[in-house]
Amino acid sequence: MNQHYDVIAIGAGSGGLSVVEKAAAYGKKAAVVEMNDDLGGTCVNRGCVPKKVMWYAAELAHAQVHARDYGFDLTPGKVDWTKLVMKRENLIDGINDWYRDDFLAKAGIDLIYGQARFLDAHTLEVRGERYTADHIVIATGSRPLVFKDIPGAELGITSDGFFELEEQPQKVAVVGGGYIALELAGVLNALGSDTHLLHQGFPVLIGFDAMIQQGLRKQMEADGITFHDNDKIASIEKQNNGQLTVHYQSGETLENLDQLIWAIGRVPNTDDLGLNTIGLQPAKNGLIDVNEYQETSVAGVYAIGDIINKRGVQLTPVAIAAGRRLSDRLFGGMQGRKVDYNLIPTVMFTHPPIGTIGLSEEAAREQYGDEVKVYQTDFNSMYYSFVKHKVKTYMKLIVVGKDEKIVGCHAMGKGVDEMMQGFAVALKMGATKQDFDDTIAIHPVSAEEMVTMK
Ligand SMILES: Cc1cc2nc3c(=O)[nH]c(=O)nc-3n(C[C@H](O)[C@H](O)[C@H](O)COP(=O)(O)OP(=O)(O)OC[C@H]3O[C@@H](n4cnc5c(N)ncnc54)[C@H](O)[C@@H]3O)c2cc1C
Ligand SMILES: NC(=O)c1ccc[n+]([C@@H]2O[C@H](COP(=O)([O-])OP(=O)(O)OC[C@H]3O[C@@H](n4cnc5c(N)ncnc54)[C@H](O)[C@@H]3O)[C@@H](O)[C@H]2O)c1
Repeated sequence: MNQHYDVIAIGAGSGGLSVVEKAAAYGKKAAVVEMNDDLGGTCVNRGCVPKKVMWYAAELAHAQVHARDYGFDLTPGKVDWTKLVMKRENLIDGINDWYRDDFLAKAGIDLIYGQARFLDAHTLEVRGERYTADHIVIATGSRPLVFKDIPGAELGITSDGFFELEEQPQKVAVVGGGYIALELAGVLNALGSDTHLLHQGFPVLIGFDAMIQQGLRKQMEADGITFHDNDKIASIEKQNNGQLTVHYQSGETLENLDQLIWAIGRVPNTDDLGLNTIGLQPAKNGLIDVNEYQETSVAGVYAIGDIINKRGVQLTPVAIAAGRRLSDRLFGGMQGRKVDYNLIPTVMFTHPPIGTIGLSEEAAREQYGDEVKVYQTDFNSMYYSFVKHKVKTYMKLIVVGKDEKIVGCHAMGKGVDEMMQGFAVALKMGATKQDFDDTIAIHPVSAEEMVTMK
């Protein structure tokens, strides 16, 4: 039997769920196809949500040590990993139930289980059934890149495997230097694992402002993470006791690892989608090119979220914004409604967190040359005044032109994770340095330095 919809999204992740939610709100017949048992995609099940729970736990590990310096009579305890994981998974189960029973069912959105394949631009096949739609949205996201060309690479796990760990590794190597590598390394280190970061000569925090790159590295090292900068992995071997040994190309080794985590990037989920059938050719990196309205080169077929070929936008709120705006435009009569991919704020949940909006100083100088001026500060926030474990706060504003329009805002330190959203609004509205100067500070908080920087 052929069922026809106004819109079908492929993938029940951040992007796919948003597009059908909005379409249903406009009274349209919508369905979402999902091949996994869980709903909510990467963010809910293997990304933002479980990661943030682990980050909170790691923050608490630090706070216990700080509490002693504040006069609390306590001995910092180790986390019960099993209990933590159980609570985390219960939270995720609850979100899944909510998606199924409230989000989808109450809105009358059909959930089609299985892997979708295009038969033509308006027809999908899922488990032998055909479904047609006026509009089909590819929101299939990405999965961790698994290394194949190093002998023993399969002995390592990825971020997906990290969230399946039943025991805390005592000694662990994290390979990579981006969001996932640094976040996971930070969690493991704070919770007491002997943590080694192997970035094999690849840049750490690529694209971030140099102040953040250097500041975070310094802090992570001070907190006990060992950086192996240029050691290149030749092979990975399992020892008789089940632990792993990394053999470097130099002949040196890193031994007795309980786990090795590959965090070297992600691959788009475009294989087996039948894109050839509809004449849609992904870019060389496997991602899908779209125009500013999320339209692919095939009429009636759109792409949103991690799958699109744009750098630095693989974030949940970006996928959600794209899904909602696409439905606004297709079904809500809002012509011209689209995502502005400039000035997207982002926070990396390291210890301390880092937050960034807009251009790094390097990128601003490339774009605006001598018009660029930089305001910068670093300080010890009051929280750490009598705490032995010192964590510096860094802030930077990058401005251009005579009116000193702010094109970049970067911070690292306690509380910046909750601080950046408001500053993102200001930058989006075109704030200048003078606007910041004219804003009365809140005292005593770290954020006041943002409006008092000289
Ligand atoms: C460890 C980690 C931490 C992260 N932390 C953050 C964070 O703190 N903040 C943030 O903003 N972002 C974070 N992200 C990124 C965020 O998770 C993604 O940007 C977001 O999930 C992208 O949404 P999406 O809808 O494009 O794809 P996804 O959420 O990946 O959803 C795609 C869905 O499509 C399904 N699918 C794929 N192919 C098919 C098919 N052929 N048929 C049917 N279904 C299919 C998949 O099973 C999946 O459920 C994190 C990612 C990871 C891995
Ligand atoms: N807090 C957040 O918002 C958050 C958290 C996690 C992930 N994400 C999103 O997910 C995306 C994917 O994260 P990711 O960490 O997989 O990718 P990434 O692109 O952020 O980082 C990949 C890193 O691996 C390094 N690398 C590549 N090949 C390597 C190799 N062979 N050996 C060692 N290092 C190597 C790269 O230089 C880079 O630093 C991010 O770009 C981000 O958009 C966001």
